Amino acid sequence: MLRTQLVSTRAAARRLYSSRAARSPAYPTHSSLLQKHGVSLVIRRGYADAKFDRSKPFLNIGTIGHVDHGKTTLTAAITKVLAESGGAKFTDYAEIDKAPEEKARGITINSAHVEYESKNRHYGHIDCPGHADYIKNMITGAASMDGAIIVVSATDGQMPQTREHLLLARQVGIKKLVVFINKVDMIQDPEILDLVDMEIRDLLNTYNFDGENTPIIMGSALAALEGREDAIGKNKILELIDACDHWLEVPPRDLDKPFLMPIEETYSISGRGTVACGRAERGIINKGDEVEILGFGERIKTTVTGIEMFRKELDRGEAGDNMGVLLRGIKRELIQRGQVITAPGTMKSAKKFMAQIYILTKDEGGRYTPFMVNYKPQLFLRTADTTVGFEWPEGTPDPEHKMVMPGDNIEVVCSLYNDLAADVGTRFTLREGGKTVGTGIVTKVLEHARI
Ligand SMILES: Nc1nc2c(ncn2[C@@H]2O[C@H](COP(=O)(O)OP(=O)(O)OP(=O)(O)O)[C@@H](O)[C@H]2O)c(=O)[nH]1
Ligand SMILES: [Mg+2]
Repeated sequence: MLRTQLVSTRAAARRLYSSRAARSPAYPTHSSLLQKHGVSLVIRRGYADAKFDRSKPFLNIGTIGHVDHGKTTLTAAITKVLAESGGAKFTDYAEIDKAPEEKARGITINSAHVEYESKNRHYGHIDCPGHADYIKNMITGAASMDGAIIVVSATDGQMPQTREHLLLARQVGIKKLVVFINKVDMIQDPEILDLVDMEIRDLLNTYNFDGENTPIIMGSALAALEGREDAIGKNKILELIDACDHWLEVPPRDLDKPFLMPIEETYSISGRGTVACGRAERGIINKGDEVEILGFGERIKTTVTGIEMFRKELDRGEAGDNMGVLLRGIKRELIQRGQVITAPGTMKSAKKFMAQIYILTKDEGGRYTPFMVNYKPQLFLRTADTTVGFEWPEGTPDPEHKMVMPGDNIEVVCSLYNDLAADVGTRFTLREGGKTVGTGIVTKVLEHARI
């Protein structure tokens, strides 16, 4: 009896859901939201007229670190030094630092991208003019970095934003860093440099990076930019790039990852069965492959009996393809938008996770007022959305009265009303009353759905 009731409520909820999705075909997905809010509008500058060798592995990196430690100077210095060997177009400090702010409503990312090549690699490099922009970039993934150069001024040593950026780098899945200890032209006493070295290795360990083996290069970005004192200038930049080449790893490409396709729509084709449509996010799928459908309380195993794209039958689909997948023995009522189709055993559906979130300011189209622990916005993740409740992490002082202000970057425990396939690194947005109020990234899954 109870079971029938459950099933019928579920079916009713599903009908409601699909009719809502049907009414608004442009129901926003996470990526379309980000695009709409200007995140994809990040400007690209520098090196546009040079020829790339596309055969070199490509890596996204960037400079992170405390305010004024020399991130922008270093970025300019790298392009200058590599321009001499034809691997970059020199982009001067002013050009990098006054990247125009994207004025579109939504998350405004003010950042500059430059590109350069070493002997073995092709790098995309991001530098932001302000601390808040680094935080936003890292959380929204507007600049997904595969690795980063953390800049630490020898005159100050590690500072609060050094630590904050290290923590965020860890949270967003950056596995390896290279350290540039900058401004050594201002240091007379070599013992100070030893101290900074020790201190930063300790700090790297604290944030679960490899403190022992991480390359630390000591030099002066300004000397390199001004073309003086090659021993601490130009030569150190070359050493830095060499360290990036050898220490930072090129991540597996999307095609090498396990298959995942968020379901956008479902159809039933008489005589053939149910088709799930969507855009494959990663991996490859072949006709005949076993798959799992996950989310909204379900974990269904089935087999792909057909793949269709642009009304043509295919044997294989891959990351980036918009396709329809014919599923063996699945009734249409059983699956819905928001679930994902994955390679079996490669994902789980999460009920509760820890996340780092950024709350948009009112100028970015977000809330005007702070919120407290009882706030329940709608969480959008891939094609799914569900209500979410927040708790503050253990040890938060006076949790009942804690207020989160627009513009804040905080760590929260998210409890989902419906379970969704999510992993560390999965990004989402928070919406309320038809507008985006925040953006976040999963940093730890705390509870999986029992299915
Ligand atoms: N003496 C010395 N000064 C440097 C060096 N590198 C950078 N500076 C100076 O330090 C100041 C800050 O440099 P930036 O490159 O703007 O620092 P940043 O980290 O990009 O700063 P924000 O973007 O504001 O966080 C500038 O005045 C630079 O000229 C260096 O190697 N030696
Ligand atoms: Mg800067």
